[in-house]
Amino acid sequence: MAAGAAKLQLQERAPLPRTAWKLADLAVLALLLALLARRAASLLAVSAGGAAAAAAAPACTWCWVAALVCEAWFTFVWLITVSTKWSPVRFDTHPERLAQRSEELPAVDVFVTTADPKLEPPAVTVNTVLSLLALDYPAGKLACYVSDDGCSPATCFAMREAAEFARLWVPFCRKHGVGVRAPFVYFSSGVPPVRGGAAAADEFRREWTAMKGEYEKLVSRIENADEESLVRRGDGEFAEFVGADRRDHPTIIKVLRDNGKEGDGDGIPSLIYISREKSPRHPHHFKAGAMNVLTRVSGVLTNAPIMLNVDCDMFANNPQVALHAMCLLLGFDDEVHSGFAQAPQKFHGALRDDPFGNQLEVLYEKLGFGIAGLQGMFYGGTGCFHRRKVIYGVPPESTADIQTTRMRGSPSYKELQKMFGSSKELIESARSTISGEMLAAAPMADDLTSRIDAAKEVAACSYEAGTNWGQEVGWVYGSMTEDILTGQRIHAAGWRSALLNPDPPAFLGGAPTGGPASLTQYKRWATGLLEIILSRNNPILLCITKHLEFRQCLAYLVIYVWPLRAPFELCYALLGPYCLLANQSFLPKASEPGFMVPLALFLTYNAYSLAEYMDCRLSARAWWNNHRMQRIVSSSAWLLAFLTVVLKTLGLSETVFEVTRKEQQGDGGAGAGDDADQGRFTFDSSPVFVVPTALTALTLVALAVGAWRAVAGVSAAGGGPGAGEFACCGWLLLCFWPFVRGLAGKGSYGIPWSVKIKAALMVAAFVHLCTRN
Ligand SMILES: O=c1ccn([C@@H]2O[C@H](COP(=O)(O)OP(=O)(O)O[C@H]3O[C@H](CO)[C@@H](O)[C@H](O)[C@H]3O)[C@@H](O)[C@H]2O)c(=O)[nH]1
Ligand SMILES: [Mn+2]
Repeated sequence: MAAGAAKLQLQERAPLPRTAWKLADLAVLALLLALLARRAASLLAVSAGGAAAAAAAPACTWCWVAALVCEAWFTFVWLITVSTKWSPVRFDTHPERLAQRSEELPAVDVFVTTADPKLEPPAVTVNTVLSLLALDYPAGKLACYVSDDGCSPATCFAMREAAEFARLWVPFCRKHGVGVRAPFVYFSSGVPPVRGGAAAADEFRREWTAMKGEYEKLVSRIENADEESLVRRGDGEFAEFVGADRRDHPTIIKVLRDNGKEGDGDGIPSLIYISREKSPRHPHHFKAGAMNVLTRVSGVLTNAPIMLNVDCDMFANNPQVALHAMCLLLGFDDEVHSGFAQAPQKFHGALRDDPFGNQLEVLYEKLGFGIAGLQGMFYGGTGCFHRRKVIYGVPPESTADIQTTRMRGSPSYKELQKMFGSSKELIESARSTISGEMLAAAPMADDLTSRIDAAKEVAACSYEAGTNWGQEVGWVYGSMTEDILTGQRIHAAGWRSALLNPDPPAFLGGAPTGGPASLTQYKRWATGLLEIILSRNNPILLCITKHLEFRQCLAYLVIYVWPLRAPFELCYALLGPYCLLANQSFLPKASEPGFMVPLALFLTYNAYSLAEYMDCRLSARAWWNNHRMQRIVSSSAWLLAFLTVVLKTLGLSETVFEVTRKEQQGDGGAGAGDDADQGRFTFDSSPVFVVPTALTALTLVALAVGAWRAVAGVSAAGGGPGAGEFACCGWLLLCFWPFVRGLAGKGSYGIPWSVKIKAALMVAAFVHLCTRN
C-alpha cells in the first residue's frame, strides 16, 4: 500500500500482538484437558472394576462424575473464551483528517433515554444532554431527542431549563475549548489554568465564575422543581402532564429548541422532549420500545442518517467523539465494515478497585478488543453510533440474501407500509433512508413544530401492531438485554462493527454501587441473555441460517452462557463442603501424583487472571474483588436469572426491566474519607442473597465438621477429604467473605433475618442429605 494513500486514511485497524498470552491460553487449556483425562481414566477404572485398579479408583463415584461434568463445562467456557480473545485489534481514528471534508459530515440524531425521575435524577440527564449539545460537530447537523418513560413534568422542566442554559454553555465551551462538557464534571475541579497574559487569565476567571454561578442556579431550579406545582402553573406549559399516569397517558412531544428556526448564526443543536404514549393494554417493551419510538419520531422530524444513543447517565467525555465516530463510519472503502461504531462502557467517579466487580474494564480490554477483531464489537446499549438504514433492517451490499433483497433497490409502498407502519411521513423518510446515500437523506421539515402531529402518530402505542418494528426493524423485542440482541441481528445480516476507542474515552457513566443494585443489574443482564439463547434468535441458529460468523457466534456465547454457568459453578462449589460433611473426596490426595494437575491449574489460572488485571493497569485488589464478585454474582444473580427464565418459559412469570439507581455525583460530594465503607457490601431482603448466604454458612459448618473429624481422627481410612477439599472450602470462604461479615453485620451491612432463616433451612436440608447413611 502506498504511503500517500495511507496518510489520508481516516482510520487504521491495527492487530494487537499477544504471543505470550496465547501460550498461557494454551497452557491452561492443556491443564484442563489433563484434569478431564485423569478423571475419566479413574472413572473407567471403577467401571472396569479390576482389583488392581481399585487402589486408584475414587471413593465417591458420583462426586467424581459431577466434578467431571462441571470441569468439562469449564473447559468449554475456556475454549470459547480463548477463541474470542485470540486475535484482538485496535481501531485508530484521525478526526483531524476530516477537517477538509466537513461538508461531507452526515447529520446525527442523538437519543437519550430516561425512565424514572427518582432513580435517574433529572440533573443527571441534564448534564448528559448538555455534554451532547456542546459536541464539536456542526450544530445544524445535530438534534438531541430525550425519551422520558417516566412521563415526568420535572424531567420535562429540567430539559427546558437545559435548552435555555445551553445558550450560555455551548458558546462558552467552544470559546474556551472546554475538555469535558458535562458541567458537573467541569466545575468539580477549580478554575483551570489559562495560557496568555494576566489580563486574559483574569477575564477567563470572571467568565468561569459567572458560568459556575449560572450552573448552580440551574441545578437548584431543577432540584427545587416540584411536580405538583409545575402542572398547576398558570402559563399552562405543563398542562399536558395534568392527570397523566406514567403507565397510561397520551404522547407528549415538545420541541424545546429548533436549530433550523433560530437561523444560522445560532450554533446550538435542536432539542426535543418525548414521552411516548402508554396504555396498560399495550406492552411497551421497556428501553427497546423507547428506542423504536425515538427512531420513528426522529425519522419524521430530522431523519439523520446516523443515530447516536446514550443512557441518561452517560455523558460525552470527549467533545470530538462524533468526529472520531465519523472516521469509522466514513473511513472504510466498504461500509459493511462499520454497520455501527460502539464505544466501550466506562465509568466516572468509579469506586477504587472495583469493589462490586461491575466496572468491566478487563472484560472490555481483553474480550472487547478480541471481539473487535472478529465480526466486530457487540452493541452495548449506550455510546453507540448506528447507521439508520442498518437499524431499518437493510443488509449490506455484499450479502446476497434472496429473502432480504426486497430491502435493497426500491421497495414498493405496500412493502414499506408492511415494515414501517402506516405513517405516510415515515414511509417517505424511510424510503430515502433505504435507498439513499449517507447525505441524500434530507431533513424532513424546516420547522420541527409543523410536524408534531406526524410525530405523535408514530409515537402511539398501537402504531407497531402488524409491522416489523421490534423484529426485523428497529430495536429487537423479547430480551431484557435488547442491546446485545439488536447488535446480534445486525451482525447476522452480514454487517461488521467497529470499536470506537478514542483518548480521552468517548463516554463516561455511573456504575451501580452497593450489593443490591449491582446484583439487580447482573440479574437483568443474565435474564436477558438467557432469553436470547432460548429464543429464535439463538446465535447458533443465526450462524447456520444467516451471516453470523462462527467465531462471532462463539463470542456471543461467552456472554450468553453467564446464567448457564450458575448451576455448574454452584454444583462445583458444593462438592467441597459435601465431601467434608460426608467424609468423602472429589480430588486426588495430596500424596498422589494426580494432585499436581488441579494444583497447577488453580495456580496457573489465578496467576493468568491476575496478570490480565496488571496488564490493564489495575491493582491486585481489583483482581481479587472481581474474582470474588464473580463467584458471588454466579451464585446469586445468575442463578436467580436462570430460575426466573425457567419460570417464564413455563409461563409462570414475566420478566421486567428493573432500572438501575443513578448516583448523583458532585452535590455535597461523598468524602474520600469513607472510601472503605463505600466499597463495603450492602444487603437487603431480596431473594438474590439467599443462596450465597446459605453457601457461606454451609462452608463454615463443613469446615468445622471437617476440622473436628481430622482432630478426632475419625476419618475413614483413605476415603475421606484431604488437603484439596479443605483448600476448596477455604478459598470459597475467602470469596464469600462479604457474606461472612454480613452474617454478623448491622443495618444495611447485615444480612436481614428473613434471608438468614431461608438460608438456614437450606443448609439444614443439605447437611441432612450429606450425613444420612
Ligand atoms: O422502561 C425503560 C427502562 C429503561 N430505560 C432506559 O434504559 C437505560 C438503561 O437502563 P439502566 O437501568 O441504566 O441499565 P444498565 O444496566 O445500566 O444498562 C445497560 O444494560 C441495558 C440492558 O439491560 C442496556 O439497555 C443499557 O444501554 C446498558 O447501558 C436508561 O437510560 C433508562 O432510562 C427506558 O428508557 N425505559
Ligand atoms: Mn446505566
